[in-house]
Amino acid sequence: MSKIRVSAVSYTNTKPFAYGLKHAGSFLDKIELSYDIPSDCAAKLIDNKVDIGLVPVAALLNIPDNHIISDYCIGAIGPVNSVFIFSEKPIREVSSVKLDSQSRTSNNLAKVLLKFYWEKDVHFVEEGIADAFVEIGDRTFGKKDKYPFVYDLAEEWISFTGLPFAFAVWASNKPLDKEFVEEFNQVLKFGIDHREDVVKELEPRDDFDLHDYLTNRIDYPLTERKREAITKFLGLVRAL
Ligand SMILES: C=C(O[C@@H]1C=C(C(=O)O)C=C[C@H]1O)C(=O)O
Repeated sequence: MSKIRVSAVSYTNTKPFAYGLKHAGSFLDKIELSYDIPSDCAAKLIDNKVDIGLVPVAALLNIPDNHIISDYCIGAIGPVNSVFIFSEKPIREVSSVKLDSQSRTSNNLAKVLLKFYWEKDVHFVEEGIADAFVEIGDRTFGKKDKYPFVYDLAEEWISFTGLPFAFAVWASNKPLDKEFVEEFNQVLKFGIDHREDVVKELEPRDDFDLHDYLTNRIDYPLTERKREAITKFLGLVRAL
């Protein structure tokens, strides 16, 4: 049987899943695993270079035969602490925003919030200077106090909609064997259940609380409310 190709995210938020995969024993013989930045994970799943990805939800719009295969995700039920707009000005005065080339979901989340929540028409740039910028993942750790205006995009989404949020979900681009999917979920669950051990393996930082991040800020269960949020979010992305 050929191996199932899996792309996971190379950020700290994925360490619990990586821990489960590291301890998965003979299940590892069934998969070929890579760790990628979210935009590459999306591209690989869209281009059928992998079969499963921890894929930014915004990329589901580009995967016609997508199947969410896990009850775990990269989500939030309050401030997530690693997805921000950092700004020199209050958001009401911002006229240009630089996007994060590693992101697919959060760039779209910034666009959705600016248009439908803050009701602002701004200019988005990929490169160069702007009044504010989107940044995600580990590169944001310790930066919260370094800018005059800081917007946590999970927190803003929750204020806007009253819903939690899911940034990335485990999805396949084709139907997969049911037994394999069940085993995969058990592996992910093992990692989520061992987050205390995961934190112990990480290099501590004095500018960022990794324990709080992996136990309180990133919220892993893909609940009904988060599924509702995905549907609402994708509808708003389509309406942009
Ligand atoms: C919470 C986060 O969620 C991430 C945000 C993503 C995106 O914006 O496309 C994709 C995957 C997740 O890792 C984060 O990276 O900080």
